[in-house]
Amino acid sequence: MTVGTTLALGCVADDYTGASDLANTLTRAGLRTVQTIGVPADGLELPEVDAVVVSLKSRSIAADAAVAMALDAQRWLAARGAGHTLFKICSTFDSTDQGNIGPVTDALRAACGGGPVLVTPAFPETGRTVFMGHLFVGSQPLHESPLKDHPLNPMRDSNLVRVLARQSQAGVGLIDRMTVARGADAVRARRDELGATGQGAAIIDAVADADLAIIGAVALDGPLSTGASGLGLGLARALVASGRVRPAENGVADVARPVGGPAAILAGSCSKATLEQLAAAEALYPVLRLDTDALLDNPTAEVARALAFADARLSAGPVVIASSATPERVAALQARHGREAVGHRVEQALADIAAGLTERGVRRLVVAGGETSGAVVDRLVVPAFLVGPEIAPGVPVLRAAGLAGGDRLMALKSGNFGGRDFFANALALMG
Ligand SMILES: Nc1ncnc2c1ncn2[C@@H]1O[C@H](COP(=O)(O)OP(=O)(O)O)[C@@H](O)[C@H]1O
Ligand SMILES: O=C(O)[C@@H](O)C(=O)COP(=O)(O)O
Repeated sequence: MTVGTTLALGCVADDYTGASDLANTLTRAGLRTVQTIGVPADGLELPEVDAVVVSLKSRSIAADAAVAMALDAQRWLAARGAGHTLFKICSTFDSTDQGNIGPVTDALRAACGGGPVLVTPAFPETGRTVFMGHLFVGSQPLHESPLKDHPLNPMRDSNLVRVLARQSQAGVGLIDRMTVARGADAVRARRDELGATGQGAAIIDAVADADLAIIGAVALDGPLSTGASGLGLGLARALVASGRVRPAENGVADVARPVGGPAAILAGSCSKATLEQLAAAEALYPVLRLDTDALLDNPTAEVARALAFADARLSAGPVVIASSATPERVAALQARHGREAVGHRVEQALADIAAGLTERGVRRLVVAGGETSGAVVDRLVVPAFLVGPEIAPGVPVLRAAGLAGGDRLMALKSGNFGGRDFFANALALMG
């Protein structure tokens, strides 16, 4: 592969939509960036880049497995000279008390060295802000937002110092907004104070991109930070400001050059935003709502029904296939079959449908949902993505190049991202 130059930034993302969100942010900030699926195999051809985002599907798995995957990715990045590693987590801090943000941060700190790790999921462009350690989604505290009903990671505590402490071996402190407002040296002083009292991580407040630029500059003092795309923006700005990266023309338009073939949209996200986007799509495209009870009883038959639906319509235009359901229906299904079993089986069915669609010539595919995107991209065996134009904050067009059968354009939408017209906007940019 051609990652011959020293990487300025190495990123380990805990899901694939999150990775594309981060790759989008870094690209827009002037870093030449590529998103790989898993740790790249030796010999994978990649362009010259400043940053690599290694996508893992580790957000909702056991901590020890997530730690092993993250360490593996970090070793690969460090071997390419990455001076700093960003562990990319969700801007809504998706994780239960058994979650792995704490264990992975602890393990990466042990591997990389350094003092307390700065941790912030703030991403102001999408309404995620952190104040006094509490995460807000728009104007709602996390625990009152739709994230309280997430199918896999219901978020019921907005205080991230508490949430991270419950998952961590080392203590967790707070660097508040008043400190950030006083600038980089004040943040450094507070970080060192926390280090002196043995804290391993610090949740750091941020309510605007200017805060993240300060945080990015301080984070670069050390080898590791943990956060969402907002922190990626801060790190990218600091790398450019310090002259370590010369901002590149991003060339995103060329990445989205047409690939032809039919188009499809698959949704496994049950988030409020995705449910609204699906309602808007009903007016534009044929939409099949999967019968999840039938799917759990006989997945093969439900997948065949979905592919027959597509067969009858694909030549006329894009089709939409969705398992998405309201929190009440999700809760009822989980009560009958168990949370993990439902999530896994629905994801696998959507991956089967994606494979069937690809066999039918689909070359443009939009997927809604992080876990869902992980299952689909794994099934399609995509090794890496180049980053194209932004469809909505946090969601770029992606090009999977060098695949047998030709290039493919995809968009991996975080369940919570995008406005009502997201699907139409995505297809408009995908030729
Ligand atoms: N009707 C449904 N009932 C229960 N769970 C569902 C249903 N449809 C999808 N799921 C599961 O919900 C989870 C949604 O997670 P994900 O794809 O990450 O979306 P998001 O990006 O909104 O977090 C997946 O595990 C998916 O398989
Ligand atoms: O930071 C974010 O919100 C996204 O980049 C992200 O990780 C979204 O995850 P999913 O909602 O599970 O797609």
